[in-house]
Amino acid sequence: MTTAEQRLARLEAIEEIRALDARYCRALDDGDWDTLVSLFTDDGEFVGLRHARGPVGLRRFFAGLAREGLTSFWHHVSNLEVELDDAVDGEPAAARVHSLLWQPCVRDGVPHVAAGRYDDRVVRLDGEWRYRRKRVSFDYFAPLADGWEKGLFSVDDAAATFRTGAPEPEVEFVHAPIDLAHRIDGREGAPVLVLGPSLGTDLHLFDEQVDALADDFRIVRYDLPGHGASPAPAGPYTMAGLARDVVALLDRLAIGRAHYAGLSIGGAIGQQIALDHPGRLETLTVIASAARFAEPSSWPARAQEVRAKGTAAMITSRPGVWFTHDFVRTRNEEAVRLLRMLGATDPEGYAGCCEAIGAFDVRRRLAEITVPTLVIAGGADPATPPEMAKIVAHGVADGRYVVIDGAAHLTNVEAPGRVTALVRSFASGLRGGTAPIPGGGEIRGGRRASHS
Ligand SMILES: O=C(O)CC1=CCC(=O)O1
Repeated sequence: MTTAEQRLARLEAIEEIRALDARYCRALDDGDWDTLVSLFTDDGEFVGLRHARGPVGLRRFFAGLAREGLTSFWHHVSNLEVELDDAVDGEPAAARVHSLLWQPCVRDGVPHVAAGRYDDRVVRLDGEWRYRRKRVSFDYFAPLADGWEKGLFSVDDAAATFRTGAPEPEVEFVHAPIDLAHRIDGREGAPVLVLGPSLGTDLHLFDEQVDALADDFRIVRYDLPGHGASPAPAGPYTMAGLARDVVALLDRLAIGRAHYAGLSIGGAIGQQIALDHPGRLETLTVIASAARFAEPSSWPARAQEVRAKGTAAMITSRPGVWFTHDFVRTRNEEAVRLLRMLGATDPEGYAGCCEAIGAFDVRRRLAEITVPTLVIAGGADPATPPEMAKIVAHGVADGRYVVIDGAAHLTNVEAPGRVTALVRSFASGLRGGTAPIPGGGEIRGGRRASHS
């Protein structure tokens, strides 16, 4: 039996949700991005012509519409159907809202008409209703002169006509700084070697390398956001932001220049540091990585899956990527140790890193990387196969390229001795003048692969 008070609370909630929609329309039409973004939760997302998430991503999307040619619009929202969730402590706290959108607009200077539906998820936080997710789909989106034929312009068509490759906003989105957790090992006073781990692993990915290199280097390892002991603020993250976070860590440790070796996303972060902070690197070793990872569009989907289901969703598929069958058979305990790192990773941290990987593409900028670079590929790596790694070695100004036959993605655990020897000799050799990569396969400019 609902009381009069409960019924009143439901009616008030519905009125407040109506007001939220009205404020959304006004802020969007007026280009009032501060107000618009404040109507979403901190992890709020917009799904429609593009997918945008979080205050920075939302602002970037909405403010970028003019650049897509959408210079004016007049949003009208009506026919609200509000499905309130069960009340919490007697008060409605979440709802699903269906509504109708009617939107005259000007695109590329041409009057258009657009109509569609919103399917929103709203929540009440500190007494204010906000969008957790706003999803739009269009039934019409066409020049006024073309009329109103249903289906003339579906949402897919509308999305497709949004200019792909349109210039990015001048201010590139870079996530807010994150204090990365770290650990220091090795001989005090020795040259610094920074080790960057891969998606789903923590700094203990490199335990075998650290044991072997501790006499030669002062070793700084870091955890990616949400991995190991690093915090996991809401993503998406960006490679430029992660590179900046690693450089900020070096600043905190009063380290000017360092050798850097990173695996997979760790190798991508190394490339980004070499591009954005070139003075900070003595040498760069890029292991099982790429200048652009395969299937960029699959990464936001993976992020979404992990946000919904947790990193457990990745546990069954990773062994086949990270390890060879032989490794799992002969070094099962090590494989389990590494998979436990994935299980312990915060889903938001993992998802934010996926988004950084999906957006990463420095193929056209590789020639700007002038620091001596060694690229190590696993011959049996399905995630970043030798062809992809080779692009980095070929593209950088001073590259070398080595393939470790039969090694899968976690190349440094599959072939610890080989990777350790390569990292040691590359970093030490350059300091001392010349030191050929063990196996006799030092390649300048990456024109020839050395198989070891
Ligand atoms: O998907 C994986 O687990 C492999 C991988 C790609 C980028 C990265 O850091 O790991």
